[in-house]
Amino acid sequence: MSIAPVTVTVTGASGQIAYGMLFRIAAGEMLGADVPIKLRLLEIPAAVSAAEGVAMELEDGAFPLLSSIDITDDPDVAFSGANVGMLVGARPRSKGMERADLLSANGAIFTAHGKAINNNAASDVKVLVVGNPANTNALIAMNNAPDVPDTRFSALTRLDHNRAIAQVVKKTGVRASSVRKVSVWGNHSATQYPDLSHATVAGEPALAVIDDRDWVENDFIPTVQVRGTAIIAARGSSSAASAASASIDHVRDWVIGTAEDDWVSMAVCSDGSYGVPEGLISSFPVTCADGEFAIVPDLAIDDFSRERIDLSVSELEQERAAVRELGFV
Ligand SMILES: NC(=O)C1=CN([C@@H]2O[C@H](COP(=O)(O)OP(=O)(O)OC[C@H]3O[C@@H](n4cnc5c(N)ncnc54)[C@H](O)[C@@H]3O)[C@@H](O)[C@H]2O)C=CC1
Ligand SMILES: O=C([O-])CC(=O)C(=O)O
Repeated sequence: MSIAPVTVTVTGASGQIAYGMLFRIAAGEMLGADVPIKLRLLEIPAAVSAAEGVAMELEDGAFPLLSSIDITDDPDVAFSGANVGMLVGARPRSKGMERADLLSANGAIFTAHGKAINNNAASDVKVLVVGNPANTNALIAMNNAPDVPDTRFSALTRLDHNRAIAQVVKKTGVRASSVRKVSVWGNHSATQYPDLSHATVAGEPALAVIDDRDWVENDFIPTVQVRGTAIIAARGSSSAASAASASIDHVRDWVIGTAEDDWVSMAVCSDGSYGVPEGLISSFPVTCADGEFAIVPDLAIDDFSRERIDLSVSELEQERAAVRELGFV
């Protein structure tokens, strides 16, 4: 029996992250090696021509799973029938731009995209917001899509999760696959809390294996928190390939499921778990099965973790208050 194609909409399709993402999606690395893909590429009018160039390259990949590519500058067309929406396109902060201007520019984009998802996407749509400020942009899209369940919206903190695993790999010398149950809490920003309290290294408690509290508090946590800034400083532009790779990991695990005896980090709508106010898009450790995520329940949170989770969550509350003030949620 032939498998029905899945429609994947990618916004910001001419940008750096999309360039790292689209070829891997077309190759079947996100939804499976037997699932045909219909790609919908959304760009602003000035970048449609560049998206056409990306589409020419995708054609030249001769990917057996790639059944169609549509390019548009109209969100209603882009999200028509979308099963997966990867919202990468966003307005970057330009010189002299105040924080309120950034929230306002992105608020307008994610309001429009939320409405287009609400009115046009498939009934099973899953949305990943990558464009920054990712949590609050996801909050805006979710609030502008009242007919779509809140559980279908998420923001990317898998890059932070993968960065945390990478630091533990460097410290302990194990393979990445031996590091499990890392958690990232809160906002995709420098206040995020990468947490090793429940993590394991080769099946043993990570904190016992590492046995270096000073490293955890004064090296591991700040390194993960500011890794994006360090990459911008070194590369001259923001992480693109690693963000694309993490985005693919995020959607793959959401759709196909997380591994036994492991979890991943996703920023999702809080149900009040762990004292995070309901309705905020905040990062949690989650497991996924049958296309649904579940926040890992009943983890013990010590005072050190509590303080750091609360700090990042209070930043999310401030962002929510700011976009409320601007009328986006
Ligand atoms: N959550 C995360 O872990 C990470 C998020 N990011 C964020 O991802 C976003 C994209 O990054 P890059 O691809 O490197 O940027 P980029 O500037 O190379 O590409 C962004 C693209 O989005 C397009 N765009 C802008 N407004 C749009 C709209 N209304 N509709 C459709 N397309 C639109 C632009 O024309 C541009 O082609 C940025 O906001 C960046 O800060 C980057 C790294 C990690
Ligand atoms: O600020 C940016 O665009 C980069 C970013 O989010 C990251 O690398 O985590």
